Amino acid sequence: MYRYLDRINSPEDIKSMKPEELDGLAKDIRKFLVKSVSKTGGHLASNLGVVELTIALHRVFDSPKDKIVWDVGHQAYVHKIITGRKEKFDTLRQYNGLSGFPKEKESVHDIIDTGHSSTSISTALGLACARDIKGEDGAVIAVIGDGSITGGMAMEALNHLGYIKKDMIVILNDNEMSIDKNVGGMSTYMSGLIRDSRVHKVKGEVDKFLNITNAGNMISKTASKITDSIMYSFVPQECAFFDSLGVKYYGPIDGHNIADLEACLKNASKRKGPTLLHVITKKGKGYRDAEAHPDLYHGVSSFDIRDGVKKTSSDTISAAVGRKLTEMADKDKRITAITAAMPSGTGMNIFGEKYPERYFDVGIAEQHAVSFATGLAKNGMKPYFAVYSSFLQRAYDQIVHDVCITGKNVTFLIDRAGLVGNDGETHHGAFDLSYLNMIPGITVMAPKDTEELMNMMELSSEIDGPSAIRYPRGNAYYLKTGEYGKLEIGKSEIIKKGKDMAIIAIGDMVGNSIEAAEILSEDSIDVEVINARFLKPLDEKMIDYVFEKFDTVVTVENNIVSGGFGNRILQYASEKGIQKRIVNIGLPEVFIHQGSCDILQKVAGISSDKIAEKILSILKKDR
Ligand SMILES: Cc1ncc(C[n+]2csc(CCOP(=O)(O)OP(=O)(O)O)c2C)c(N)n1
Ligand SMILES: CC(=O)[C@@H](O)[C@H](O)COP(=O)(O)O
Ligand SMILES: [Mg+2]
Repeated sequence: MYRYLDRINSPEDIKSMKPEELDGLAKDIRKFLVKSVSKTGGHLASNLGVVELTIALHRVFDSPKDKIVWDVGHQAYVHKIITGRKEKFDTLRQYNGLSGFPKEKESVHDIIDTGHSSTSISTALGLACARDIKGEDGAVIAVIGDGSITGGMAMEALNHLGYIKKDMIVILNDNEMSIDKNVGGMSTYMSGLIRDSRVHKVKGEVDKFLNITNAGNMISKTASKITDSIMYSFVPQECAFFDSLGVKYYGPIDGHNIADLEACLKNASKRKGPTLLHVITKKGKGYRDAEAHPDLYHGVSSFDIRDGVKKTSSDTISAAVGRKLTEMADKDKRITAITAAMPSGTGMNIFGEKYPERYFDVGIAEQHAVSFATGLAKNGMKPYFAVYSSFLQRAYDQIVHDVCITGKNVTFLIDRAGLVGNDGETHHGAFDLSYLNMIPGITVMAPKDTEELMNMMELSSEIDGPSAIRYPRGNAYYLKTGEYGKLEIGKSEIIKKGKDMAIIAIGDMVGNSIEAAEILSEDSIDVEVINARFLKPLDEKMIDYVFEKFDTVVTVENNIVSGGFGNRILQYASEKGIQKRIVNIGLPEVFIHQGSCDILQKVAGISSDKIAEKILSILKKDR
């Protein structure tokens, strides 16, 4: 079906292809990617952009002896295709299927598991140092995007790399896009490099360089110096940044010209010391609609190839949060919104459109975002940092050290809390209830539905001190049960009275618990369901009431059980000497894989039927 791609089952196959066949292969791979990802969903645009780069990497280097480390890893699909996994693409990101990110367990060619940004240079440098200590051979290559290189960790790693001067290649894959528009001084600087040194201007120089390598000369020290100087002549004056750090810059290079890429990679592999190749690619390359709207095609659900991806994000919980914060900002001039490179993902783009002067996209810089919020708060603002739960993990010390110890008026809007689905273990928001639980002085809330989320946002504007609201990924949902309207700090609600036992649930698990109670009623078990609303402060009055009334109390949360909401209730009971049966239901202490949320909730035991099953099994033992 694919003239060239059908011949590829391993990196060796790609090495044996004739140079004139490679453009055909690139076309085949793009066709395959669009067809396949349009069915499964996945990160399309970034992968379309790195087809030639990945082909060139696997032709020049010998994976896995030469180690290719993909930053974030969302652009590693072509690498997966070339390293023998194309037959599995119909299972991409599905339960038990091929991961959308590099996974060591999946292939020896996947050097390290990733999913979060800006780690590749650090990991690659560790690999290079270990290689040298052990006296081994092999190149180490970090491939990092223009968005990810703005992350603090990447800067820390470059700083170390330039100092320690290991033989290592950093490929800066610059498509002038993060998920949305890339932001920041670094991005402006790199764009300047591209503008000032158009790729076609250096074509002649690359050809000269090719002549040297094609002649089959052993590149002696002198020849290497000559090629260095040829490549260095590509470098615009302004590119002192990497060079002054001690990392030699080459570029910009056309990232869609395989011959040029191969020549430059070969040369880079012969250089001593750290080398950075600035490769220019187009996000979405080869699929017209994706080239025109790379943001829409960054991460896609299944779509019809002829119609393309349609913009349909207005009914998400995140969009509701963005609209609500904007509305709150109409009345409160102190309100400011922060995102770390996720403006549309978190709904903060909505705020930014209306209040650009009070809106900050700080780039992929979660740690900076938190300390920055501290400064805003210190100077009288009321900052809201909207951030995915798993990405906030990176800023834990800033939450403790900057915001909470000083009691600053910062609110964390923690999106993608709980299981997120197909991105898998790196992206599940499995830990935030636990990691916030132990920090003194922070108010932590989780709404039962989107309307209550809006009420919690209103409440947060009145809190003077750190607060957090966590809510799941997905479309807005409304349970229409219990009370809505103005909330009181630390006050829970009874959703349904019962006689036999109680479930105290938090966040989106209130809905599942109501359903579980319905299932249990078929077995004549009458369950009282309580919506906790707050992890901190706990509604102690309600908990005292529950323990007085019931012998069995079950807690339910979409968070790891260890250290989470249920554990807090256990701790409370233990401190008070309450001797009742307390069962904590939540995510088990394992890294949960990818798949639809429906499947994963069942696997983790937090779907309504699994909650009911567990309760039934406990109560049956009593009968
Ligand atoms: C710590 C962290 N923050 C945010 C993200 C979300 N994220 C994934 S890819 C991406 C954009 C990366 O841009 P770039 O490195 O230029 O790669 P491109 O998508 O353009 O290929 C972002 C913000 C993440 N994975 N990790
Ligand atoms: C690779 C990455 O980190 C993001 O692209 C992430 O997959 C986005 O997740 P959402 O689809 O939940 O916005
Ligand atoms: Mg980019």
